[in-house]
Amino acid sequence: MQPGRFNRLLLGLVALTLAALAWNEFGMNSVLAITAAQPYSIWTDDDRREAGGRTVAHVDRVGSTFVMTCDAKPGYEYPYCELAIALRAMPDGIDLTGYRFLRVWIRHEGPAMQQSVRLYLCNFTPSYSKLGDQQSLKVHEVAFDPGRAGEPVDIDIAKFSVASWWISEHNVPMDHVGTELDKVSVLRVGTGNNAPVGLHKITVDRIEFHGKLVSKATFRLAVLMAWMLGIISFVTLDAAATRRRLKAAEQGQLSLRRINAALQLKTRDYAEQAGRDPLTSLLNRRGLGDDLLKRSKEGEARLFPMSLVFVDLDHFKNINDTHGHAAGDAVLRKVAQTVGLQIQRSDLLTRWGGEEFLLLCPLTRAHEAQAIAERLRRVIESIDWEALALHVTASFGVAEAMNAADLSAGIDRADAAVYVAKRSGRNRVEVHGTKAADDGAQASVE
Ligand SMILES: Nc1nc2c(ncn2[C@@H]2O[C@H](COP(=O)(O)OP(=O)(O)OP(=O)(O)O)[C@@H](O)[C@H]2O)c(=O)[nH]1
Repeated sequence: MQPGRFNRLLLGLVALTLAALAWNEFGMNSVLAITAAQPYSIWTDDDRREAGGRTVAHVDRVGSTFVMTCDAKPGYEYPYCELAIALRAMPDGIDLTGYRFLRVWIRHEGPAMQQSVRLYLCNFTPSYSKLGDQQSLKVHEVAFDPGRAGEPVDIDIAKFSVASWWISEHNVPMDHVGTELDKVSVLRVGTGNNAPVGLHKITVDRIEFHGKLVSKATFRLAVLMAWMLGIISFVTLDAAATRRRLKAAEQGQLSLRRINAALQLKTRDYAEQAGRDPLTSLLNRRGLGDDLLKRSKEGEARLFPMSLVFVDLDHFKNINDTHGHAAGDAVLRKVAQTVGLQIQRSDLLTRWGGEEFLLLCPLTRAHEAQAIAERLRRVIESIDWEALALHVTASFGVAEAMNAADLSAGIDRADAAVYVAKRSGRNRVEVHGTKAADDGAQASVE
């Protein structure tokens, strides 16, 4: 990824993260409100049944308010009244662990100046609780002063602790005395113990549990996980993209190398083609020049003295005229192939032009070349032309060049010798420097 785009993406993600954290801090609130307008089932408890006292509690729904009257009477040592609200049936209850505090609108009017209120959260705890038995629920309590004006009071949920009387009644071991608020079935509002004798009235307008839809810790963990996941995905995707780019580059280089190789091959082909005769595949004059140049780099001593042998087919025009141009071509190919098979690897056979071939024999003296030419003459003469029913012969002119500077003149001398051979009746070998050849050459000049 380009650095500019990466930076913009990173900045965007940081901004998004900050916005999400702020939303979690200041918003994302979850509120559970409890009022008498809701169809919770309710009842009251007082000291008559459990403690044999004479206190009488009674509750009414007045609009969205619970109104509990409590006639606290002497009898039981600690007279009390309680309003019980069934939040959800046992054993599920309501999970209150995500809530941080309660906001309550409760008033307590009674015989004393300051009337405290107790709140109880009763949790279904499988080790102690039995289905249907209210008394077996684990009781968490908090006491607070609601004030007189009926303003809301906030109570931190951490202030709730397991009631000491519940711990002693159930003989609870130390590791079970901690709060458990994951299955709260019943919420109670009471006078607390030791309510002064007289008429009490507890009005519950509203109770709210406040928390976060997602707790801060969970949310931060989720943000952290999202970042880690993002980083891992980014690194993985980036590595894959880099691998893809590398592969593409490698493939590009490979095809470039292939194209280059093919082009070089072609260049070589063209160069070779330019130096070869397409009909016989022998070197042409240009090819001969290149080849000699290459060989001369190893030193003239590896080439000279060199014999030059002209091979000129006899009456070739007649073959063309009688049998057609294609037959003429076939004859040229066959002669080239036959002579090619007869000579040494170090010899150079070229198509000089038309029906004329020039054979160069390095490190060969004229008398040796004469013998070679004679052999070639006989071979050509005895080629079996099968269906063509031809009798093809060639005339040979041999000359010797002593060094590179003499090469061109040597070729001329061989040419002159072949001319002599033609004049002397064809199908024969003439060597420049012999009397016949020299006389013939003289005559051709005249
Ligand atoms: N089929 C064919 N004919 C060619 C080719 N190159 C040259 N020729 C023919 O070769 C013939 C050469 O004729 P001439 O120069 O009169 O020589 P010749 O008929 O062999 O007579 P001598 O050399 O005097 O024996 C010409 O008719 C050319 O057209 C070729 O590549 N293919």
